[in-house]
Amino acid sequence: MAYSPILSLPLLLPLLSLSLYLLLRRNKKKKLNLPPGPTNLPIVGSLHRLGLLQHRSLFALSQKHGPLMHLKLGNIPAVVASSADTARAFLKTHDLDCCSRPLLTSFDRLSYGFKDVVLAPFGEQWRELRKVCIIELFSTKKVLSFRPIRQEEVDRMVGSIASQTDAVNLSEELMSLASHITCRQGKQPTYIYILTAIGKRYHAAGEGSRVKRILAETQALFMGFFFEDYFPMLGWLDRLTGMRARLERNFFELDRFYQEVIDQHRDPAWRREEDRAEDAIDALLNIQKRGEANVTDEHIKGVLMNIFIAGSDTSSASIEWTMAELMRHPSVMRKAQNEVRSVVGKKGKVEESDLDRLQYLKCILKEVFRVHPTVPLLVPRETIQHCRVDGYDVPAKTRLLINTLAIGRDASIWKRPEEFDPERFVGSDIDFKGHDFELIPFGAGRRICPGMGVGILVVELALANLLYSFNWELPKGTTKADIDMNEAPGVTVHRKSHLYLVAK
Ligand code: HEM
Repeated sequence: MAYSPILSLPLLLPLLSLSLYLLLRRNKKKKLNLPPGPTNLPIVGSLHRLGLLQHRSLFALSQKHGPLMHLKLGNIPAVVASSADTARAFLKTHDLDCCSRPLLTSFDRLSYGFKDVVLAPFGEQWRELRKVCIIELFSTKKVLSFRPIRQEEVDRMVGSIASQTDAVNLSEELMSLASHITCRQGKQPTYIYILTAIGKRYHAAGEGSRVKRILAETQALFMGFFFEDYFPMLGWLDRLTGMRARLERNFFELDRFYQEVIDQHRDPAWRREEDRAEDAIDALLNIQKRGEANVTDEHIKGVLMNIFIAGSDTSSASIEWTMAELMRHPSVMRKAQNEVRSVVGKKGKVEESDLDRLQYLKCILKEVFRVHPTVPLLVPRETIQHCRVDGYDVPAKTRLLINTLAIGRDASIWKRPEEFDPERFVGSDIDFKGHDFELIPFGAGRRICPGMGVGILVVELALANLLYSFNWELPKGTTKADIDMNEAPGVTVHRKSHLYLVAK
């Protein structure tokens, strides 16, 4: 057939416009001034540079490439902020452009398609649910109403430690304290220890270990490697690796628990029980009934997941790190014990009303948050809009990691950053409430942790009572040099090994 330019015009036009579009896009891309960073390999980008402890690998990289670093995680562009100034730029100046979350595979499934607060992308649904939670879970009135439960549970932990003559597994004690406080309902000693079968009492050996296994698996899946998150075209490989099946199994195990809890709360007989105080699930069900906000059962399950995952092991990890540091620094331990014992006197226990007077304990806690932030990379964010930081371009849909471990070790802010020294906070105005970007263990901006107030109360009350009630020693035959300070991988960073101490 003879060549006819007219005939091929319909074919040529789209091709020409596509070429023009690609050319323009290339030129536009070329003009982007991305932050410096490591050389990315084809396909994997810089994934091979990240070890199991991502905050550590990224800290090491930032020392070479600077406090604002660009890298590719597989196909996904990412930016890491490792200084107070760059964190401020993202979490304050450009907070509105940067306050979404990436739609990761495990986040999606375990939050019922982002019907939660922690993992949901920025939008009306997140805003509405966060508002409901702030009123129903985190308001001063609600937090105060659970004061007796916090005290009883701390007393129970102190009693359990006092009854042990050998070295105590403090990590286990703290984990169980935090989950009891999170999950206990009403005044009666009935726990849904992380959603154990309804109405049953929690017995450490049986249900507890099953639940622990399920939750450990959930944590592992949050950190797990899904091809879809780094190479969206290769998502089908997650079926071959078995990750999809693992995720589904975990989802169904959790879902069954959540459903049991919700059904129990709907049971009129159970609701009428005399000594039952209204809890978060009652509050959410009431809102659902009144139709005041879009709260479905799936939203309630999403919030339950948030409470169990974000709420309990962050507090226990913070206390564990503090006790380990105090054992390594006996003079700090002595000073803290002198403070708490002189403030509380012979009362027998520390109460929440005493906490405001424990100023040195607060300095210790800030120092622990600086050296051992329990959520060192915060929860990953994703930029919504293009923004410019320090003269560099950060395009929309970039994954954003804020490395609070690196900020805590920044020698331009902190003298002798590697040293554990709570004295640096004596007389200092720096606080962790999201205004001082040198210290942001709870994040900052629109996505700041709404559980900060209650988290701090639990940590301070438990620590103060541990210091008031016992003198602590290391197990026989060990010295402070033997205390293992290695970290276990996870969104929340715990100690790698359990902390065993002798309480006298
Ligand atoms: C010492 C204890 C705690 C620490 C260190 C901690 C830390 C954090 C961090 C770093 C974030 C991410 C902030 C960001 O992305 O900028 C966060 C978010 C969150 N935390 Fe906490 N947290 C603690 C206790 C709690 C408690 C007790 C609860 C609830 C019972 C809770 C519920 C949440 C929720 C719902 C979010 C998501 C906020 C959002 O994305 O809008 N946290 N937390």
